[in-house]
Amino acid sequence: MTAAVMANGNWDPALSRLLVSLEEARQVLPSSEEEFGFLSDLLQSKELHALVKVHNKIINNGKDEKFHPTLSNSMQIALEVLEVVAPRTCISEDCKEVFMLLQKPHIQGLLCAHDAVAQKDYFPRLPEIPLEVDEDEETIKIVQLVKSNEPLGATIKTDEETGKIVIARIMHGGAADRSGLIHVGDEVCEVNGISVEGKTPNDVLKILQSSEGTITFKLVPADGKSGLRESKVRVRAHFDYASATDPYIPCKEAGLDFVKGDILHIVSQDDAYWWQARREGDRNMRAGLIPSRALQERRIIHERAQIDKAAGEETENDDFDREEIATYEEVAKLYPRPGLHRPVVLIGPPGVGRNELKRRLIATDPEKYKTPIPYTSRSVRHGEVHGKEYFFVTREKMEEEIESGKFIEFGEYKGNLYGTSAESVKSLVNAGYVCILNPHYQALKMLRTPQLKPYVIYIKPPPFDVLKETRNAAYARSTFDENNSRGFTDEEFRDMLHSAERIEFLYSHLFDCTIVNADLSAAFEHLVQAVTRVETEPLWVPASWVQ
Ligand SMILES: Nc1ncnc2c1ncn2[C@@H]1O[C@H](COP(=O)(O)OP(=O)(O)OP(=O)(O)O)[C@@H](O)[C@H]1O
Repeated sequence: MTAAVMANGNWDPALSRLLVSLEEARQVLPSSEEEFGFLSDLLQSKELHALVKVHNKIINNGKDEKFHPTLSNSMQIALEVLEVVAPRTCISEDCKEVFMLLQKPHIQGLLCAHDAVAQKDYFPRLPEIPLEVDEDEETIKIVQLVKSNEPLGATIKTDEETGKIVIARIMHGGAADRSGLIHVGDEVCEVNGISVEGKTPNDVLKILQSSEGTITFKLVPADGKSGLRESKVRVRAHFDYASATDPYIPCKEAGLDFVKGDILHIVSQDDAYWWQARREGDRNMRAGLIPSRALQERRIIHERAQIDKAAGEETENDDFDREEIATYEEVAKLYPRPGLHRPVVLIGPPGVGRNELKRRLIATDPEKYKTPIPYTSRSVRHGEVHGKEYFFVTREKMEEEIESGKFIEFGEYKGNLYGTSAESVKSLVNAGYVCILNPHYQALKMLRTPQLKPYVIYIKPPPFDVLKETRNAAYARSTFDENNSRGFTDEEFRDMLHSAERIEFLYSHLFDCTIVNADLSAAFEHLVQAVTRVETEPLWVPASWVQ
């Protein structure tokens, strides 16, 4: 019988080995024939074999990476692909086929369903099944998670009222979340058989850190389980964040670091102080903790109060802009489309080279790139022509027109007014030109409207030595000199760098791109690339621009 079983190649090898061991042990063990017979029959029973097979399948599949979604935005990617291939359908059969395929409702339905599962976006939410338990008897659940290199994705705290250890947070997409077995508010009774009663969260953390392999939790389930549904909000971060140096984060390991300009997918805003987020495009499914908008605003206000206290009353006249507290800005993708001509705005300190770069760009295609002629109250310089470089008007006239709202941007520099009329920008945009603007930096906030949707490029000066060397080598003309007849002085280079610092301090959160103007041809190449990007790629813009 045993031999027959073993000869059957389908039989589970572990069961076969057990059977052989049983036969070998028959002589030496003091058990009755009846007991041996029972075990032998059991090991050869079809039922046990089927059970072992199912078990092995589950274990193997559980290990399989393919059961964890690597993406949760496949539908969005499909839409992006559609945008890219749409203009190419007439030139390539392959593009046409992809275009037709991705537009089919059943393919889109499949991608949506995939994303809903990956984001755990399940509807309808069914009410909890009522548990028929004895009122006095506490329900306990035992949860086993396998410890790997990946963190568990849950944080714990001491409940203020009961003093018990409870699950404080479940990180979206983390191991605990994917298990679906642990919920916020669950009370932790034991970890690996060790009672946590009277222990601090730190003690429990130590138990967890010293455990290997499977970790077993004994939990009292929370009453109302908070359903985890991902929000779709994307924000651009306007500050750098490093969790390692944040003394207030409830769990450093759970923090998500980012730098200014990163796009973050906010998956949960359930907690007033700590949001959960992923970096856009990051393949890591587990979300991390970041300070909420409210928390970050408080920190900035506190920081500013400290700085102001230290600096006394000394402030610069454009400091009013600091009133705006830049934390996170909600963004969405703006797709390039025919008829959408985003103006390109070059911002930078006076003299850095914005005019030079603008001139060169327009020269590449004067029928495509245009710049509105600005107005100024300053006097005409040698070689300048009214209506070419500027419309020269008197200060009184300009003030009057500013008052009547004629200017989309205006500012004062060294006692002279400069401005661009709203009409001139709008008419260039409406006529289908790519409008190139290099206004004074104070104009930026007025220009950044949903109607104009400008793309803002910051032209940054290189460090002093490089600035001086490149400008002197090119015999650059000082824009601080009325007649443009001499080079820049060291003082003017320093003014430029000081001004750059101020611009960055006040407005860097509004820049879409930064170009360092050291080597002129390299800077120009970057500018051309940036402008091409605006025309061809979907780019993040304030969400309100994409309604
Ligand atoms: N990378 C560079 N290397 C050398 N010279 C440069 C570079 N960039 C600009 N210049 C030169 O510096 C001078 C000033 O540049 P430009 O007139 O473009 O400044 P701007 O930023 O428009 O100044 P303003 O805002 O005061 O009008 C010009 O002579 C220009 O050719």
